[in-house]
Amino acid sequence: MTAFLSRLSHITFHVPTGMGLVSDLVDKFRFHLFAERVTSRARQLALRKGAAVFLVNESDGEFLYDVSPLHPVSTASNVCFEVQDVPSVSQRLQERGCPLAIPPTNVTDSGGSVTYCVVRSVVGNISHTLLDCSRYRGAFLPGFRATGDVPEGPWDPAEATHFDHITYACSRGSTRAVLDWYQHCFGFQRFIMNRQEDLAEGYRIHGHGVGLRLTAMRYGKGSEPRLVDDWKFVLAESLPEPGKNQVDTFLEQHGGAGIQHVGLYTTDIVSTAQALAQAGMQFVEPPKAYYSEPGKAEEIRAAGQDPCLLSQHGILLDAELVGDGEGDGRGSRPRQRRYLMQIFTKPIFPEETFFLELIERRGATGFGEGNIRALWKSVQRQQGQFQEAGCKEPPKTAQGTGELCAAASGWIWGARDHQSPLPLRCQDHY
Ligand SMILES: O=C(O)C(=O)Cc1ccc(O)cc1
Repeated sequence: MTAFLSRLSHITFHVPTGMGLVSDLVDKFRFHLFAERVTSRARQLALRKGAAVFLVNESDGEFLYDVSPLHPVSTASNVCFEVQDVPSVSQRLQERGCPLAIPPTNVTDSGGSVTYCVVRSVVGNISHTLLDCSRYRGAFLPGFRATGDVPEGPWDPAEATHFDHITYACSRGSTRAVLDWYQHCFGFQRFIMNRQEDLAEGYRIHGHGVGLRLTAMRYGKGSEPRLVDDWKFVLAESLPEPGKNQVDTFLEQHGGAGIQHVGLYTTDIVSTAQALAQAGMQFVEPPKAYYSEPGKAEEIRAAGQDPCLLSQHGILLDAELVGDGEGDGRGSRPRQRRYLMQIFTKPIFPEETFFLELIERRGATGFGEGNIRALWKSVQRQQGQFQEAGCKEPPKTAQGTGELCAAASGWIWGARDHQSPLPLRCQDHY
């Protein structure tokens, strides 16, 4: 199949006016507001950080380049791609049974013209806008006016550079149909995230209260052209297990499937997390027990990182061992450690739905699957220690939500501003 998506253009949010999302993205996540379209019926604001662009649509007005999802809560609901030829792409999509919400449409201003169409996906409220911008030279899209200059590179190492992945919270049993749709309509291919993953079943984390199936897709197969930055879609589906996990919580509070989080790539997660925390971004804090799980500190040190530093910032590390250390006739294949580090923000809306992630990759291509298991184990261990200490209930924060309460309510990780029930100093641990 010929590749026809050229690149990921942007991700669109729909929020009520006065939600504060734009000021949070600017003040706390250091995005730059670079273009806006303001009419009596709509406010659309475009923000950029490196190659990552968010479009924030406020109120349920008349938007350009998207359908209004009329969603009851704030939501990220459109992943917008650049394509080369909108009429032929939209015809091909229709032939494949994909419903068009907006047929090919031209918009023009003094900077040139853009053709776009919008297709509804099979996942919850998610749509895809397909844009041909080859005849446009303005700041963003026709109808928008530039609001300021965005600093050009070289990038500050404390800045995220681009989208790494987009994770969907999918309803139970829907993964296969979602994969098939994206393959059939757009040519996405399954991306195997690690060696333990089953081709048919995806990567399953199952048992002891965690039930999650993770499956990933990337654009184009084998040697076919990739999208710029080679970002991936991750499908997260909850599996039947007692208790709720983040995906169940998302589906319940969002009112159905949708974009659960977006991973932003950084080359220096410690500096980025520190800069954003200073700017007021709130990150979730892993239970302290995560860093003292048997083998975790060693895993972190073997990767050349400092467990104490990662713990101070709430950064998680997930390592993969590659190679078997055996000779293969042509020389030995040393065991290598590829790893990634990640940190999650608290949900950015009043509901426990959408959040952002920072991710730094050192050779690892997965999505921190090992961390989900490790976090759950550490929550359980900490809960056990807490009960052994003779306490009936986990302590509450000022907001009334304790770390373990948060875990029990389906939000796996505790809040960063929460006092650990087992305060431990770094030197006690490592
Ligand atoms: O770690 C990631 O970035 C993932 O995408 C995996 C994932 C999926 C769902 C969750 O609720 C938490 C983590």
